[in-house]
Amino acid sequence: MKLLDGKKVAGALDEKMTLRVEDLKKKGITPSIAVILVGDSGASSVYVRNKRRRAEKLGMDFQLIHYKDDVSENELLAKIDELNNDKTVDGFIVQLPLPKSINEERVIQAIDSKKDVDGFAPDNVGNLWIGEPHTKPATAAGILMMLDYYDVDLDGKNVVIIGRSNIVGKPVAAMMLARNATVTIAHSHTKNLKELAKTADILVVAIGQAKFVTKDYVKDGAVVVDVGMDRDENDKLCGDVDFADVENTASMMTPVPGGVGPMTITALMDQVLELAEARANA
Ligand SMILES: Nc1nc(=O)c2c([nH]1)NC[C@@H]1CN(c3ccc(C(=O)N[C@@H](CCC(=O)O)C(=O)O)cc3)C=[N+]21
Repeated sequence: MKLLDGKKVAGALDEKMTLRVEDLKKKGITPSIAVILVGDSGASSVYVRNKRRRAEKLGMDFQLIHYKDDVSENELLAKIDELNNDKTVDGFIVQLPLPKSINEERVIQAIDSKKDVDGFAPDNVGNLWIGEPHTKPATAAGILMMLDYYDVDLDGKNVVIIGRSNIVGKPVAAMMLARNATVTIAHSHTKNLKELAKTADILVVAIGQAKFVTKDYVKDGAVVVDVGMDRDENDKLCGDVDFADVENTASMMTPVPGGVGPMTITALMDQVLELAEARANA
């Protein structure tokens, strides 16, 4: 089995992105991202810290706007309006999940789609599906960058995605479909999931259940992409795939940590750079 080493690929792609940042700075533009974080959930704080670290490593501006979890929806909407109109910010994201008291959809829809570096705004989602220009959801884009890096061809391949979320399952499906894969989205109501998963040349797992996928879900020689960020029985970080059980069946697979997570951040920074480059050329 060959490891799809997200940490290594992210490092390699960082070198190219650093050059893009330097080019922009010569033109007087510093690529800039802002992150709105509500509350102090441990996981979100780690992800946001990783994003900051990577942005600063690349020489980009990173601004964290951190609210307590009792922030009002109106306060968030006012901040979003401010960022929408701030010409020095290329893009921003609202870290999900938000507290239950806040209407997540309303907040996401307030983000100017031109600054929506998560690709979650409705027109970006629609444009993704019809093949028009759009910003790209980072996890899905990061998975494709990694498969491209390892020369995993998607054309004509059977892809099964377990998980139908707006932030992972659906955008992965759209992007792989656009690359001529035959895509099936499976979920909690899917019948005969093991048999279906076993038809996959490429299996993408994004369900949020620790070590759910064992070798009886995996065809011999399949490529397995694990999007999970879970905790095992010893509270250790692990994925949705039982790595030790699957590693002798898959031909390639991502570890957790060090797989899709770092690539998600790479794709986010790449998206910010694209917007900054558009600003430079405007
Ligand atoms: N608006 C929004 N956009 C997101 O892109 C978004 C979000 N909300 N909410 C949560 C998910 C999750 N996500 C991750 C980012 C980095 C790692 C990451 O750096 N993972 C490291 C390890 C992290 C650790 O040590 O816990 C790794 O896999 O090696 C993971 C997950 C972005 N998300």
